[in-house]
Amino acid sequence: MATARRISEELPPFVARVALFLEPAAADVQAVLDELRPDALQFHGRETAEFCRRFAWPYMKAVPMGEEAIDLAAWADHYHDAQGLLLDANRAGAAGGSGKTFDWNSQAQLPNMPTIVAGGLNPGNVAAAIEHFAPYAVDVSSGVESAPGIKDAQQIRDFMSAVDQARPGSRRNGADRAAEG
Ligand SMILES: O=C(O)c1ccccc1NCC(=O)[C@H](O)[C@H](O)COP(=O)(O)O
Repeated sequence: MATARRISEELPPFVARVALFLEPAAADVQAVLDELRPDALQFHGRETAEFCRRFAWPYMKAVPMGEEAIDLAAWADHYHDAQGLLLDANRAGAAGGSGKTFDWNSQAQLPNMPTIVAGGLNPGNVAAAIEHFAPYAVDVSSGVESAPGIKDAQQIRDFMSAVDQARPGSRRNGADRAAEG
């Protein structure tokens, strides 16, 4: 908590602070809210919608795309009061930050709520992800690190440059293949 508080205090204005949890006890979430007042909560495990909303605080729900046959519309319905869904490559209840991608072709369409694509993104593939999904946002962790847990400024710049150059949705539904003839 002390490290999180220090980082939080050093952030410049307008940088959103997200507190990420993997199947926490409610008391631990409340302690973080009381101590840090993050901009949003992110629940990464098998937390129920009732659990996520009991704090009356903005939250995102991660969807474990490492599972078979995920029905994103049902997830959006179930977590309808979430700020958004975050699609990640983990299996249910497992940690993220794995650097693995999920099968992008397993979903024809994103649900009708802000959707963040994560899982194995890096400067070399983030444009393709944006062009495939046209997501609300992308999330990256290990793909911009020089060593586990150490973010690399140049890789972050390269990632952002690839994001800037991407054409959202231009590869959706095989549009890339059609364009290539
Ligand atoms: O990043 C972690 O260490 C982590 C641990 C436990 C639960 C979730 C975790 N990360 C969630 C994230 O939002 C990551 O940014 C996401 O999994 C993408 O990671 P990566 O595939 O390394 O880009």
